[in-house]
Parts: sequence; C-alpha cells; structure tokens
Amino acid sequence: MDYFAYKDQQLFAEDVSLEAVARKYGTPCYVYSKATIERHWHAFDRAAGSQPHLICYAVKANSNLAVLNVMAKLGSGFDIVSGGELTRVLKAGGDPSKVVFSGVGKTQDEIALALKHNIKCFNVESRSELARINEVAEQAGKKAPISIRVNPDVDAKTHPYISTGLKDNKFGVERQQAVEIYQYANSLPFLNVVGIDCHIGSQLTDLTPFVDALDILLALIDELAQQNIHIKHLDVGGGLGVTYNDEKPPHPDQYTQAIAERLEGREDLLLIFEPGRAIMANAGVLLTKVEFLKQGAEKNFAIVDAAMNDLIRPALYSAWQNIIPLNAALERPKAVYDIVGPICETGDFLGKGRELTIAPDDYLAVRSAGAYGFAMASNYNSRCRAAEVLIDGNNIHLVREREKIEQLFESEHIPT
Ligand SMILES: Cc1ncc(COP(=O)(O)O)c(C=O)c1O
Ligand SMILES: N[C@@H](CCCC[NH3+])C(=O)O
Repeated sequence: MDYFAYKDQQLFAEDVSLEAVARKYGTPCYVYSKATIERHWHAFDRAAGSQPHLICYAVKANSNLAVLNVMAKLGSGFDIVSGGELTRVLKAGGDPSKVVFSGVGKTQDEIALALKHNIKCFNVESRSELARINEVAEQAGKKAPISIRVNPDVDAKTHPYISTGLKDNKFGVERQQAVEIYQYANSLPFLNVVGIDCHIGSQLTDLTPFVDALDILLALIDELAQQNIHIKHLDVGGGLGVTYNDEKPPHPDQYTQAIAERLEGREDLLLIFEPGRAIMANAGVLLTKVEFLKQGAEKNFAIVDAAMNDLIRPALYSAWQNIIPLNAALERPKAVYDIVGPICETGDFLGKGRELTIAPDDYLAVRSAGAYGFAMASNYNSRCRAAEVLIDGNNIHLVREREKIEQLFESEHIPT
C-alpha cells in the first residue's frame, strides 16, 4: 500500500472494526496500527539505500511502551529528550547504544543516567551543557560521546511554535559560533566529539529547507576536518510533515533519498534520522463518542467525550485533523458542526465547521492522531487520560488502560 493511500473508511492496513474497538474499550480511546507503523518506518529505512544510516524514532511523538517495542523489534534507534523517555525506551526493549539524547535543558541526573546506559550520543545545545556533561562524565569515569546541534537559521515555513531552526529559537548553537564551540568540546577531557546535528522544525512540507540546512552542516563538517575535528555521524533531525488535510509533503522515500544523495563521496559518514510524526501520525486515530448535539444561536455543536486534554493540537496550533463518523452507513440528518469537548474552555474543540451526518451515541474517529496525541494529553479538568489500543493483524491489544479517577490524586497529600 502506498504511504499516503487510505481507502475512504479503511483507516489502517488491518481490517478491524474500529466501532467494535470503541464499544469494547470505551471512548475516548487511541488506536494504533502496527502494520502502518512498520510500513512507515521501513519507508525511511529502505530509501537511505547503501548510505550507512540509523533511524532514531523521536519518542516524544508517541511514547507508549508497546509502540516503542514495535520500533525496538524493527531494530530502530531512538531520539529522546528526557530521563523519562530513556527509561521508557529501556523498558520497551530498546537498545541504548542506538539512543541519541536531544534537548536544551538536560539535568545532571539525566546525563548520569544516559552515561550509565552508554547511549550513542548527546546532542548538545550549548557551551554550558558541554561543561556539564564533561563534569558528570568525569564523575562517572567515562568519556561522553557528543554531537553539537547547529542552528542553521533556515526558515522551516511551519507553525511558529514548532519551528526550531531560526536564529531567535532557543535551540542549538549559532553557525558562526559552531567551530569555536567544537574546539572547546574537543579540549574537554571527558568528551568524545563524534557527530553534528540539526533539527529545524516539525511538519515541514517542502524539501528545500531540509536541503539548505544539510548544505550548511556539510560545509561545517569540512571546516571542522581542517581543524582536525573529524565528524563520524550527521544527524539531520526529524520534521518531515504528513497529510492532515491537503498538504502534500514529500514521501519519506523522496526525502530520505534527497538527503542520502547529497552525501555522495562521504560513504563513511553515518546518517541519522529522527522522524516522529511521519512514522506515527497516520498510524493512529482517536475514537470518541457523540454525547449531545446542541443547536446554538449561530452554530451547531457536536459535544463529544474527547477534549483538548486528550488531543491539544487543534487548540494549541489551530491544527486541522479529519473527523469521520464510524457508522457512516446509517441514515442521519446532514449538518455543519463544531466538534467540541466537555472542557470549560472555548478553545476546547477538535474540529470546526465540519459537515457530518451524525446522531448522539455515534462514534467518530479523529484521524492522524498517532503523533503528539496521547503524548501531549493532560488531566485538565480532572479528566482521566484515554485508553490506548494497538492493532496487530487480527489481534487487538489494550496497551494502556484508561486512567482511573483515584490515580489522579494518589500522590497528593492533605496536610494534617
Ligand atoms: C530534536 C528533535 N528531533 C526530532 C523531532 C521529531 O520531529 P517530527 O515529529 O516532526 O519528525 C523533534 C520534534 O520536532 C525534535 O525536537
Ligand atoms: N507537538 C507538535 C510537534 C512538536 C515537535 C517537537 N519538537 C505538534 O503536535 O505538531
């Protein structure tokens, strides 16, 4: 099946009734397709061809243990941003020697934990972080493998909240300072300079910014070689966009090939990718039930049992995600609805102005919800986080139980 091809109602490669899943496990409920995750992962892996490469799945997109275990079984690496994510990767059977650790604020404890497990590389974002890693490595009696995240000042042309490669973003070190910072890293006794990396933003739908950033990094690799600093791996980050509505991002094949081709003559350079969304977004849906239909003065509302605490992307980025009824065959009156949740915020919507034929108790699927869905969920309004289900062929696995109300306050204390 083609990467973006989905038949109208067939959300996944597996032939399952999502309505049956909703009935069995209740709603709201996230559902992921193992076959789709695998297909997307292989699309990256295949296209890199003979260039030595490592796919480090960005755990932040979806960190469910069962999802991480699917990646681990594929032989994937992982891009993590916290000690919590590292612990999840280990628990899911991931190989720490394929883990890269990104993020601007790594704590001493997180660095120590990563060193203890001998991760592949720290993607370092500042001079002061270099000093901190050097110190913690000395205490651990180890040499820490590091790469510097370079901010290439390239416009990723995506939502400003998820653009990370511009001068005024907090990420990485400036291109102009990079050589000097590498020299500093090279001078520290408990660091081992092994790589270079960048990540310019998320949900990119055009190849140009990726290639522009890559060219900047390649030139820097050559400049560093003249300073006798030899880079063994190039980590191009993640960021490849997906189709939520009518976006036409490059296919992972095209994207990966375009990058791999530019490395001609550098066959010794290990190429690292950190895709998150491109693997997970369209491998998951959020199932929800219509509680009430309500006619306002100006609008019709479909009040559903999922809310912004379950899926915050529409509220946070005005993101558009397709919403489809699961029982579309039934006769229903057609109307235009805002699909809203029960939370006490006007920003609590999953979709606006959607023409749907629905009735109370119908199930809806919010599509493209496998990435940055559950991973960004909260307990706002003291709502319990949703269940998660993984479909594997004919098998339907509950991979996270719906939270129980008691769990929401089990670590709180009333002073006596
Ligand atoms: C350092 C880093 N790597 C990888 C990713 C994954 O990005 P995406 O989900 O857009 O592929 C992110 C998030 O944008 C990130 O910050
Ligand atoms: N959470 C964002 C992506 C953030 C990427 C993290 N660097 C989204 O849903 O689109």
